[in-house]
Amino acid sequence: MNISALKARIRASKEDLYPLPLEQIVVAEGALREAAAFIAKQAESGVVLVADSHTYKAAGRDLHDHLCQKGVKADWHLLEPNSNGDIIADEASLISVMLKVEQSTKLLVAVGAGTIHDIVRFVSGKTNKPFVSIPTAPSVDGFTSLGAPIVVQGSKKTYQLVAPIALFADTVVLQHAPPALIAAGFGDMVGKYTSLFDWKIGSLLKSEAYSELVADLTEEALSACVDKVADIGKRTSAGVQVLMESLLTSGLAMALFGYSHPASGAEHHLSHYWEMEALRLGKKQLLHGAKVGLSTQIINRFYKNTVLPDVHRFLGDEEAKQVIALVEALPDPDDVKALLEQAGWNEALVPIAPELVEESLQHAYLLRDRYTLLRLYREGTTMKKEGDAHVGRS
Ligand SMILES: NC(=O)C1=CN([C@@H]2O[C@H](COP(=O)(O)OP(=O)(O)OC[C@H]3O[C@@H](n4cnc5c(N)ncnc54)[C@H](OP(=O)(O)O)[C@@H]3O)[C@@H](O)[C@H]2O)C=CC1
Ligand SMILES: O=C(CO)COP(=O)(O)O
Repeated sequence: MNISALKARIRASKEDLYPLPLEQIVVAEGALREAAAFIAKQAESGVVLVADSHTYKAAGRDLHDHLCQKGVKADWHLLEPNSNGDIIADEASLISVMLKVEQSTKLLVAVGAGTIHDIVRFVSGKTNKPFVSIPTAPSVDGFTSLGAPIVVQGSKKTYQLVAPIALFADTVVLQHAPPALIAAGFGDMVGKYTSLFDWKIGSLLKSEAYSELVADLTEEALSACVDKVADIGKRTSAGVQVLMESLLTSGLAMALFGYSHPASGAEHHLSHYWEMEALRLGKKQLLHGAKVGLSTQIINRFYKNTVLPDVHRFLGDEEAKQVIALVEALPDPDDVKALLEQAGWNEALVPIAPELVEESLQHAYLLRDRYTLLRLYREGTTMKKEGDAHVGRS
């Protein structure tokens, strides 16, 4: 990825954004070798590699060999799954990594997908030890972001911490990731249709902070991977490259803005709600991006079919006009589904009960302190109902 070009674009925009956090981003065949060279320059010892049994096999072992060839002394920490076979970014995983970090530790290395990165990001931020990212699947846009969604006492909250200092994604490793993870990455990107929409609504109607450049970067990343959906579905080298770069751009956009508004709207809040319900019931986790693929269709359909006909109940004429134009510009939910299916997604990846969908449409907007059309609709129509009831009583 061309970081200098991005830096030039940020400077030209004259927007007041957070600094670009990464020194180097490499998405290419052979990137693990480049990772070893970068790590060797940072530290000859005191390197802790964090992975699990799958991601160790996918990339960790090769990275370790390259590091040994460079004379770097690296220690492993292999995360243990819970009884459902899931690695969760919760208290137990965080403590297990914390225990591995010594005063002499100079660098952490996250070798894995989204969850391992969030665990390492949290520990890195809290211990002030930098980390390097080695993604093993193009499954989420969180690799380059500052936010670590962490499960604390069963509730998932995002802490703004640190981004990696550099990222090395080997396209051969990415191509061999399980197809469901690649489809999930596409699902996380497709979610940007509605996250960008909700962010715009929040900024227009509730003066939420907004950045044209960050929105443009996210939108361009979405378009790039929609254009390459056929390649992504076939898991060609070019396909995984575009998908990974789109996910990284979306993560960088979040980091530049300082919060996840560009990448996480009502579709993410539904997905977080479903995830917390699975944690509460002790069920196996579904892939984040696979859930976002489904929730994007659901929220888009909800906005078009339920909110739009009701928009004058909770908005004035001028605001309603703006919302109608933006909702009408959202893609057809059936077209979104067709795109997802081309990328390898299918509904069987996300068995969410209709009752849970309904419950999340009622309550998920409460999960983040941020305006979305779902929140405006719920607050506006609830207050109206209470107001009507009050008038009726008096
Ligand atoms: N920070 C941020 O801004 C963001 C964070 N996220 C977070 O990311 C998390 C989800 O991450 P996601 O990537 O979907 O899933 P996970 O990181 O949970 O990984 C899912 C599965 O993929 C396996 N895996 C990963 N790479 C390979 C590979 N190359 N070969 C074989 N198996 C592999 C993992 O193995 P194993 O089980 O052994 O680990 C795991 O079973 C969520 O918690 C979500 O909240 C999402 C978006 C943004
Ligand atoms: O998942 C994310 C972006 O894809 C981040 O979402 P949150 O900030 O809502 O946790």
